[in-house]
Amino acid sequence: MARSGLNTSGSDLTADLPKPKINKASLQRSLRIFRFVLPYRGKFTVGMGLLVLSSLSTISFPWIAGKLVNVATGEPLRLPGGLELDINRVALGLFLVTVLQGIFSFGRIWFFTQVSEFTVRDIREALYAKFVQLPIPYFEQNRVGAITSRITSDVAQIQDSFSLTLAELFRQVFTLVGGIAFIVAVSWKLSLFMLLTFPPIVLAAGLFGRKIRTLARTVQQELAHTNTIVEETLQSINSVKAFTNEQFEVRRYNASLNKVVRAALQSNLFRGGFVSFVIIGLFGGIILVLWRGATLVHLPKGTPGHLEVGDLTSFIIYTAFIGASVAGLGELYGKVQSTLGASERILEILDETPEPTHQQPALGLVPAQVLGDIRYEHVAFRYPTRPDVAVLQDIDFHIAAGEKIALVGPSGAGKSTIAGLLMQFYPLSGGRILVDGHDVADYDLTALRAHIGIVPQETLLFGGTIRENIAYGKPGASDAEIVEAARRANAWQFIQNFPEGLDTLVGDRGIKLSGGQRQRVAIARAILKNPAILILDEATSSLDSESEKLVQGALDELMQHRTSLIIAHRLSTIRKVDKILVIDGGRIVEAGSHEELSEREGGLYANLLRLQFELA
Ligand SMILES: Nc1ncnc2c1ncn2[C@@H]1O[C@H](COP(=O)(O)OP(=O)(O)OP(=O)(O)O)[C@@H](O)[C@H]1O
Repeated sequence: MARSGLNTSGSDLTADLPKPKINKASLQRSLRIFRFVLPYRGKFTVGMGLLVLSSLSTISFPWIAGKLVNVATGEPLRLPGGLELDINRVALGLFLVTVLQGIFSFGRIWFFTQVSEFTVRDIREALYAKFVQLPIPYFEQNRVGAITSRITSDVAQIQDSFSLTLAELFRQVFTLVGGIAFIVAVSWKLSLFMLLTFPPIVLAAGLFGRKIRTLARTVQQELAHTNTIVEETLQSINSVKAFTNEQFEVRRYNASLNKVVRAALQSNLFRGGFVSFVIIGLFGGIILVLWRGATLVHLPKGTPGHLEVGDLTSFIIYTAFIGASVAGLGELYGKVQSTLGASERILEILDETPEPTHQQPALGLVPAQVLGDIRYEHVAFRYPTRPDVAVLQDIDFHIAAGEKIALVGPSGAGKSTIAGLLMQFYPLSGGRILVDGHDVADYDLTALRAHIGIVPQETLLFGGTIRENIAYGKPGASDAEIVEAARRANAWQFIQNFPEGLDTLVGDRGIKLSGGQRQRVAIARAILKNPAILILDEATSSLDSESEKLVQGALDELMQHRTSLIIAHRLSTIRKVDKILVIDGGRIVEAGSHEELSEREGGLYANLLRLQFELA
């Protein structure tokens, strides 16, 4: 299912994806994502420094607050130099620390968000660059929704980590360790007592909370299931009625609703338990520590273990801090897990082998000029996603430069596949394809594809203007070139009639243009590209005769002086080609000119011709 790509908060977008266990191996794998932070290590270090400072000021707050209470209860505060501080000065100190903390936190957020924004931009850039370079079979094996969620939600998860989770993790650990150090310094006896009672209770509360979340998720899932039933049933209400299954559907819905109620009640049982646990357990823990602390305060001054009121105050605040960080760490564990999962998935894609496009000239043949001599030598092929089906077998033919050849045959015979292999969208299973005498595998893919133009069966345009769509054949083309291409593609007439001319928006995938207009834009695009080799996949959807004439005229213009491979569905359009290959079941079953083939008694071509004639 495609996820919403616009939400970049990343909070629960990846909640339903698998989370890896945190261990050495998963950490090692995932931490490679940090290579994207390296360019911004300066900013990262400053952010880290500010984080340390802000955590230090946080942790010193309870200590100074305790001192303030001590001074108020007659226990003077002397600095190492002998200077004695009064209430006002201590309060001012407390305020100063708070202001500093505010400044440090601001800086920390500013630097960390910069690092996270830049890093995330770089990761998205790298992912996108990788996506467009991955071979076609990758897209047949992975759903587009799943792929796009890598670049949206997984990256958002990482962004969250770099800007928040990482800092939060550090802060919590710092507070936990620092807090414990401080309370031990204040009173080790009370610390021991507190550590034995309070953190276990907080931890139990955390686990309780997690259980509740799991149960709540079950309720959501059950509810989603009931909604699916409603949707399914209403969408195919005709079938429900035709099969007289109304009562069956009602029973199915009821059963599902009852499951929701059962799950919800169980979840709420835990929720209720949680509330009373927090009241009794958590507050009970605090009371225990308070009680123990009060008895220590009550001890006469000078007796071992005696505690000042201010120190008890610091102690209690530290206890709250420690409790909060124990609870926070539990929460963070889940986030770290999600981040590890997200970065593993991202790295997996980055590690995929791309197509060998844009190679160094030394690696792939870069022809300055392609003449367009094509030779298929005993080509065999199976789609990587369906390796058990031999789609093509022993395809062997030659097209001299500038010749036109048509592939005809029944639907599913393998015509488009033969043409597609020239572009090297898939590796061959056997045989080889030569262009100008060189194996296509020896070419730099980009250099080779630059010389091949395709006019597909269904032209999908990009959502921009007509100008942008034509210029796609030659980025940076001048207006004069675009107009000339449009003219030669019989498209200029209709473009001119639009009030906005070339700037007319074509709508999503070109829906604002008619089928024939879309095709002529695609032809103009191919004319602008000016390739030596052309692959024309004839449109199956019928155009009206006027439109067809215009498209055919445009195609004739396009095919001039180019080697053309025409996948023909209507035999009437291919009489002029140099050779016709009849494909059936992945093999060439007949080859020859129109005249030769149409006179062959009992031949497939002659049969197809008769069929089309009868239909017409
Ligand atoms: N991407 C793919 N993955 C797996 N199998 C495929 C893929 N594309 C096509 N096929 C299969 O390969 C065979 C040949 O398909 P191809 O599209 O080449 O036929 P075609 O002759 O062009 O048909 P049509 O005239 O209907 O366009 C078919 O059986 C088809 O199911």
